Amino acid sequence: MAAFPHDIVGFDLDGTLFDTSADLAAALNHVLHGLERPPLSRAQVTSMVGEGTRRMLAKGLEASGDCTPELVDRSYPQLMGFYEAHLTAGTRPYPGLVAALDGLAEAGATLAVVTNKVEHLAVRLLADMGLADRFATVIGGDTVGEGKPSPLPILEMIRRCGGGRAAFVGDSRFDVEAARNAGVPVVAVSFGFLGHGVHDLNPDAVIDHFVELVPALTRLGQPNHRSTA
Ligand SMILES: O=C(O)COP(=O)(O)O
Ligand SMILES: [Mg+2]
Repeated sequence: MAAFPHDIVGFDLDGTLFDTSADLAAALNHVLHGLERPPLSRAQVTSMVGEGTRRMLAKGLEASGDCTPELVDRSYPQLMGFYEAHLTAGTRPYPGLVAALDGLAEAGATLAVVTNKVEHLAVRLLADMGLADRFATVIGGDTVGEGKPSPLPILEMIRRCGGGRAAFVGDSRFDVEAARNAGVPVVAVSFGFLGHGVHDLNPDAVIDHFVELVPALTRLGQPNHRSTA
């Protein structure tokens, strides 16, 4: 069997490793309730995730009424307080995640997380889900001063993992653009927050279930690989 073609595989967190939508929606709706505004649906909230929790809050405030920088500043600690207190109450790994991580470890890949969530919450979330020891490093939206789609978080991941050939796995435009900007191949998951809309982002491959991840990454390393997007 040919050697696995990637030394490092990086993962986005929200909408890729885990369905965090219930807890993010509960935190955002907690803020809206305090402002006597109606709650947003889970689908509305997931469309607002990907550029960090603060940006999700601003989009939620815009969608439900007025939104000023002062209101975002004032609401952010309330949102984070609630979110930290219920971080993984309704959070679930996507089906097949653990087996896919096992398969990648067996193939010799070093695994990492690159999320736009703040680093300390991403670290705690992974620990709460019992998966912290699977990842060599966790880069948050606040780790290197710029979040995805900047290439810097993915380049920092590669550096921290000792260098080598890397691939990235994500569910949003910010993931595909960050990987492109960093010059690494990208697999998009259609079970995340963008759903089948990820095909329009032209990633190098799309998977509908984690069972497809190791085969998709293996194909990406073949010299005559053609984009399936
Ligand atoms: O927007 C966020 O809070 C983070 O989202 P990500 O894990 O998909 O980067
Ligand atoms: Mg995501």
